[in-house]
Amino acid sequence: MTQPNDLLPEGLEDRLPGAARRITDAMSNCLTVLAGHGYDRVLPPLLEFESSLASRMRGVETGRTFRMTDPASLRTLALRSDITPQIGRIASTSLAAAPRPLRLAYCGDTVTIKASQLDPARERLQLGGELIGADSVAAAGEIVAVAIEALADAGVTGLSVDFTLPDLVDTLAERDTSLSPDTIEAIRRELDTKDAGGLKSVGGSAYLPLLYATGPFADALSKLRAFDSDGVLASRLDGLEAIAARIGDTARITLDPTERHGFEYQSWFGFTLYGEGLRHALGRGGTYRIAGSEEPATGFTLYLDRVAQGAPEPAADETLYLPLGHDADVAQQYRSQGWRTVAQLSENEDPVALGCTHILDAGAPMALEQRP
Ligand SMILES: N[C@@H](Cc1c[nH]c[nH+]1)C(=O)O
Repeated sequence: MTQPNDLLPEGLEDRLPGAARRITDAMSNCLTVLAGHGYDRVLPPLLEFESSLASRMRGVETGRTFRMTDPASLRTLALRSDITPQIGRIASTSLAAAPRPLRLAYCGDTVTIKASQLDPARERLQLGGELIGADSVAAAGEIVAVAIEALADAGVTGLSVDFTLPDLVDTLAERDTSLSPDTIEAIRRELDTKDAGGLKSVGGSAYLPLLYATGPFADALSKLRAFDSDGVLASRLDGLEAIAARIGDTARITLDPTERHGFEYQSWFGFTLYGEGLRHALGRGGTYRIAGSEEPATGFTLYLDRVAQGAPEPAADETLYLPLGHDADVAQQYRSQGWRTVAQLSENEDPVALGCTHILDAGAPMALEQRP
């Protein structure tokens, strides 16, 4: 019976066998793709000094991380809410001397204090790859392509990728010396909420076309090129076009140049991944600089629980029931051929209820429903 103490806090849940299986299958498919592209797995710890997690990425909100005092060092520790800053720390410390570009893969749990209104989950199983030493178009093209391949190999269909330019307003504001920092901040806020009326009233009418340069990639890009009459964005837009060409028809591409939500530390390029019929984003990525070392990098992170929801139902396993007194060597032979086995522990078990499809009978599997 469920006792009050057995309840889990809001936003945290057990993943039971069916869900856990889908998640681990998706995990192993995605990790195989990353390894195949030369990304070496690292395993950073679940918690570390808060100051180190916060200082490697500008814009990381420590207000959303679980913190506690370490009884041993009396310093503040934080539970990671994102693994990318940890990879940044590793790249600038233990692997500072490793040859560049450095390709690292990771997979592990992250937690946040506050869930978003749209998705109450506070624990996220992140899996990703970071390409350290480059934030070029070539690096971004590789990262988006590997992310799409990983999702496709996990079985997600109808993939789409939404491009954004996280530092767009900063870039445009640099040339617009007439605007005060307060006005620029107000413009950024109104663009975030995509409020055309608000944008006009804070003096940002010139930025209105940005709100309409969204949607299917080719169309949105040409609107953005028309807006960029003085060519401040030209190299970025050429970059987006080259990345889109690399993706080809492996995913549908859209552009939402003012989208900054979820891109706290990304620089010129950001992207969000979606799968058909799945409400939430499956992952995000982009270019950034590791604070401290100022090294450029590009990476992506997939949120595996969501990815697993888009993966096909795993085929039901053929499971062989091993009656009491069975020959262990024979059972081992069947396992090595790929059978899953369930060994009888006591009399009066019901093999079908235990998920078995076959029983070991005279040294060979016999379908349970065919049994007299
Ligand atoms: N870790 C980021 C995505 C990212 C990885 N690398 C660069 N950006 C996130 O989960 O939102």
